[in-house]
Amino acid sequence: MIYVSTRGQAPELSFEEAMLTGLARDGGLYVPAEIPTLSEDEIRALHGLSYEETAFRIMWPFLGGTFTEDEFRGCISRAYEGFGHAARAPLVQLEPGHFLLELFHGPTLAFKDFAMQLIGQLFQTALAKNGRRITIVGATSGDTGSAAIEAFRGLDNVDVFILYPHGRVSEVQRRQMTTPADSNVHALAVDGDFDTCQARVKDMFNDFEFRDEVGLAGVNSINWARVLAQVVYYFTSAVSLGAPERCVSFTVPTGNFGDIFAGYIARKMGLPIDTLVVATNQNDILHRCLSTGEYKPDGVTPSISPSMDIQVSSNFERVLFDALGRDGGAVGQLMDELKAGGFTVPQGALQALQEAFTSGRCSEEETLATITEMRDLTGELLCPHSAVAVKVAREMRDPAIPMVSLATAHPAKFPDAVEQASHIRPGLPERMADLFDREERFTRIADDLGAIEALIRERRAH
Ligand SMILES: Cc1ncc(COP(=O)(O)O)c(C=O)c1O
Ligand SMILES: N[C@@H](CCOP(=O)(O)O)C(=O)O
Repeated sequence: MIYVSTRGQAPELSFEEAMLTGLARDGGLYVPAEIPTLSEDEIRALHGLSYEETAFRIMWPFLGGTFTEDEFRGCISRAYEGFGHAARAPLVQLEPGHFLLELFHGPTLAFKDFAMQLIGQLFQTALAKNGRRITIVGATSGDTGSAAIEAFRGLDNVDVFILYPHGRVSEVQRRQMTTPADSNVHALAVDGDFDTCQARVKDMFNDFEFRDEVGLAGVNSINWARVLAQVVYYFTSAVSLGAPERCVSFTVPTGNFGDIFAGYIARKMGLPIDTLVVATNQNDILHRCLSTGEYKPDGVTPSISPSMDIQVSSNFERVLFDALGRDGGAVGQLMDELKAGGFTVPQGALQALQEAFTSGRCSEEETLATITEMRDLTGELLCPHSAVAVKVAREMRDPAIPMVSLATAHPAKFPDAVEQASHIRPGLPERMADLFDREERFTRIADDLGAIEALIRERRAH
């Protein structure tokens, strides 16, 4: 199994190299040269298996011998043992034919734990073998950062630097990032929005001298291993709803396009997914692009679903690569146009995207109204991101096909919006009950690449 860059100019890599490398050296993102498929019998055989065993069967063909079977099974088992639900990703019925996939039972209460806990284990296993020391940098709108810190804190051979937009994450998210006392954890509050943070992370990868000096690695969904781990819950949920005999649709609250891209991969692997619905909040560039072909970021507007406050959506590049016939040169050209203000998806590629995805948008008022309505109808308290998915799913779904809406975070991460809508203030789990008493530690920093690199150089030296 080899991995190629979406811009076609970087060396082809193994799974291990792609995982430890993050962004390709031509600025692109790594994707498998080919997608392995499962036969109907292989999908049928997933019925009744544990989450861990399903995870092994789905991901193993992508690893190309990087780990032994025992090593990989050990990583999977340790990754999910701390989850607060035996099913790991339980499905609950919201209304006839409409299901909620609860992805918030991991240690930091967001879907990011599914991938981050696993790649924490995979990184440790790989680094123990090759004796390397790495510097992880990540950009976050709140959830990736806390999940990465939880997965990598306290490790000897890893420093973790997380860039988050100052004042634009929820208080729970911020405290999850700023209260761990481990000396290898560094939370940086950047003056800007998530797109600013992500741009600086990519700049660091494109500064080869810095990248090689500090041994840069990335844990955003630019890292293929992140996407791969998220493919698993599409299989577990679809199989429990009757796949491969029955088609299933999914609605995914979308920002950086990583989670819905994992669904797209599941479909390419043979899972019978009818419709993949991209659900956006008021930062609806993906919905507009899928409708019109125009991709022109016009600034992020802060919302009550802050983790989706994104306009430059990393993984869209991966799907464009497929839609453009895997032509790295064409992808590179669109990405150059994006730097200059935006691009128009060529007609044939737009048609391919529209065949693969549908999309919808949810306003702030609709998000609050959906939280209220679902609390009244079902008793389920939705986080604002999950509410975006549920609202769009209800509009778009075909009653003849089961629809799964992804619940990507626990409502207690966003208590203000949830309380405003439901008059219930969701509480944190017992193990996090002292989060508001813990001391915070973070560095406020300007949006200045040189200053950020200098800080990373200095901190990791200690
Ligand atoms: C709670 C939550 N929901 C949805 C999303 C959007 O997911 P993606 O960026 O993979 O599209 C994010 C952030 O990524 C998130 O943290
Ligand atoms: N919503 C994310 C943004 C980063 O996304 P990623 O999946 O690329 O890491 C967050 O919570 O940080």
